[in-house]
Amino acid sequence: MTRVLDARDVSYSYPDGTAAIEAFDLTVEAGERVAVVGPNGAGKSTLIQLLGGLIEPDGGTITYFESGAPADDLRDRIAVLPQHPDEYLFNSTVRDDLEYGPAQLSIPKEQARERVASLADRLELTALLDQPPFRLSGGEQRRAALASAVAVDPDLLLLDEPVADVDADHRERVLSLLDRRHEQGETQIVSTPNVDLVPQVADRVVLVDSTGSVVADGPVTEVLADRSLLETCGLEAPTVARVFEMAGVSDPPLTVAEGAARLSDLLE
Ligand SMILES: Nc1ncnc2c1ncn2[C@@H]1O[C@H](COP(=O)(O)OP(=O)(O)OP(=O)(O)O)[C@@H](O)[C@H]1O
Repeated sequence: MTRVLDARDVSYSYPDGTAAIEAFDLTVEAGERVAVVGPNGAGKSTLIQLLGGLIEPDGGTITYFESGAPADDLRDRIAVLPQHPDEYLFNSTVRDDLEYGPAQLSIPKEQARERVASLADRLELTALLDQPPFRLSGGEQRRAALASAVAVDPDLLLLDEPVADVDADHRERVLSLLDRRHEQGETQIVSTPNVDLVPQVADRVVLVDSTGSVVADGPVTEVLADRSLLETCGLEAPTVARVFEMAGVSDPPLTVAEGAARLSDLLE
């Protein structure tokens, strides 16, 4: 199996001296879906930018695809949805932004157009393609930035809070796109403070505390079931788990779908 990402002893401080990431290690194999979960200010966004090669670490190494190539030489294989997507939508129309990545990689225009049309359809952006990106709402910008990131058809996709400010209908569209891409072999790393989202986007969780230290790294079902560990990081168990716990269930479900299945068993 290919090791898609190997980050060793990575550190990063902002120019004002804030030490955002210290001695961070993470290894991700091909096809994994990893959620980096932790409270506000833990360093998740900084980490996504570092792992996606948008900023350079002060110390440590990040190796992609077991090669010595830096992220900037792998823009056909690595894509990032950053926390503030508006900073990365800079063309005069949404269509130009979505076609920008494929054009940089010399993907034939016709192929790029088809890809963009299909993504726009899946994320319900078609009616917005001729708009300037700055006119889009926050949720629309996030969907446009996601479409722009995946338009290059990367092998490794890093996503910073992919459904923040996205409404319920469009959240389903985003999650279904991510599921499909994962089924096709894409490796995904998602950062979020939202524990409820984790089972929907990941199989493995890296839990970080407020200082950015990794306090757990394991299967979603194990890490999210450890309530005291979550509390150490200022996080609660998933909402559905708390509801079942309040009702006296000792091994509560972690997702709404599991909760619904348990309830229908109970009601039979
Ligand atoms: N441009 C910056 N200059 C200085 N410090 C910064 C800058 N951006 C972030 N920080 C600091 O770095 C630390 C990590 O911030 P980061 O945004 O990575 O956290 P986060 O886990 O993504 O938080 P959130 O869940 O609120 O998005 C915080 O202490 C933050 O205040």
